[in-house]
Amino acid sequence: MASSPTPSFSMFPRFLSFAYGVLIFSSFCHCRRLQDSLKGLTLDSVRDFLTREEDTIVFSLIERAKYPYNSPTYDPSYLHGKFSLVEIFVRETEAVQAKAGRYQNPEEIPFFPNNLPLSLAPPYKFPQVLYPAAASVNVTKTIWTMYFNDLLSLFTTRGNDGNYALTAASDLVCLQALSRRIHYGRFVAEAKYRDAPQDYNPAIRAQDKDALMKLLTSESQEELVKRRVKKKAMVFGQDITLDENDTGDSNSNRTNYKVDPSIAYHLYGDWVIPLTKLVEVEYLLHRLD
Ligand SMILES: O=C(O)C(=O)C[C@]1(C(=O)O)C=C[C@@H](O)C=C1
Repeated sequence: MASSPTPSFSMFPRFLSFAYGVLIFSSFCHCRRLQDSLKGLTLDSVRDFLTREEDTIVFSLIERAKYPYNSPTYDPSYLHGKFSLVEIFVRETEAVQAKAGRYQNPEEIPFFPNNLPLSLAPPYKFPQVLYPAAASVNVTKTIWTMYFNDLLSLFTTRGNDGNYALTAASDLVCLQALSRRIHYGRFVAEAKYRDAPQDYNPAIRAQDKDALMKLLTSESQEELVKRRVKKKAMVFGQDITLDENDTGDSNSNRTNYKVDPSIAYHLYGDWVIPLTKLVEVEYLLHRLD
C-alpha cells in the first residue's frame, strides 16, 4: 500500500512561499473589496438608502398606531420589577437577534449592547466603509428617550386595550428603524467627507462643531425629505374603501390617515433629521483621529 509522503523540512520554504502568496492574494482581494465598497459610497447612494428607510419608518409608525398608548407597557410597576415590559422585550429580542448575527452588520446598533450573546452565525464580510475611529458614534440613549418621551404620544391614541406584548413588539420595530436611519448619518458623513476632504479638514482639526454643521447642512434637501415623508404617510396610511362598483382605480376617500401626515413631517423635522446631523457631526469630529 502506498504510504502518504511525510512532510520533510525541505518542503517548508515552498509551503511558506505558498502561504505568503495566499496572504498577498487575500489582502489584494480585501483591498479590492474595500475599494469597490468605497466606490459604492456616494451621496446619491446614501440618500437612496435614507429614502428607502423612510418607507420602513412610516410603515412602522402605522403599525404602532394600531394600538392605543397602552401605558402599562412602559411602567416598571406593571411587572413589579426594575424594568418595564418594553425594556425587557427589547433586551430579550436583541439577545436573540445578536445570536442570529444582526449586529455583525455595521449599520445595526443595539440599544442594550452589554452582555449580548455572541453570534452563532458564521461571520459575513460586510463592507467596512466607515473610518474605524469614528464608527462608534452612538446616540441610542437619546433615541430611546426621544421615542418614549416625545414621539409616542404624538401618533398614538390615548387608552388601553391590553395588547402590551404587541405594543412592545411594534415599539421595537419603530425604534430599530429610527435608529438605523439616524445612525446612517455615519455613512452620509463618510460620503460627504470623501467628496471634499479639503473642505472638512480645517473644521475637523479645529474641532469646530458649528462649522461642520454648516458644511453638511442642505436646507433644500431637508425640506424635500420632510415633504416626501409627509406624502408617504398620506399614501401608505390612507383608509381604503371600495364602493360596490369600484374597480379600485379611483383615488377617492383619501381623507382618513392612520398616522397624521403632518406629524410624520414634524417627526422628521424636529427629531430624525437633527439627530442624523448630530451623528454626522460627531462622526466627522473623529474623522482624522
Ligand atoms: O442628504 C444629506 O445631505 C444629509 O446629510 C441627510 C440629511 C437628512 O437627515 O435627511 C441631513 C442633513 C442635510 O441637511 C440634509 C439631509
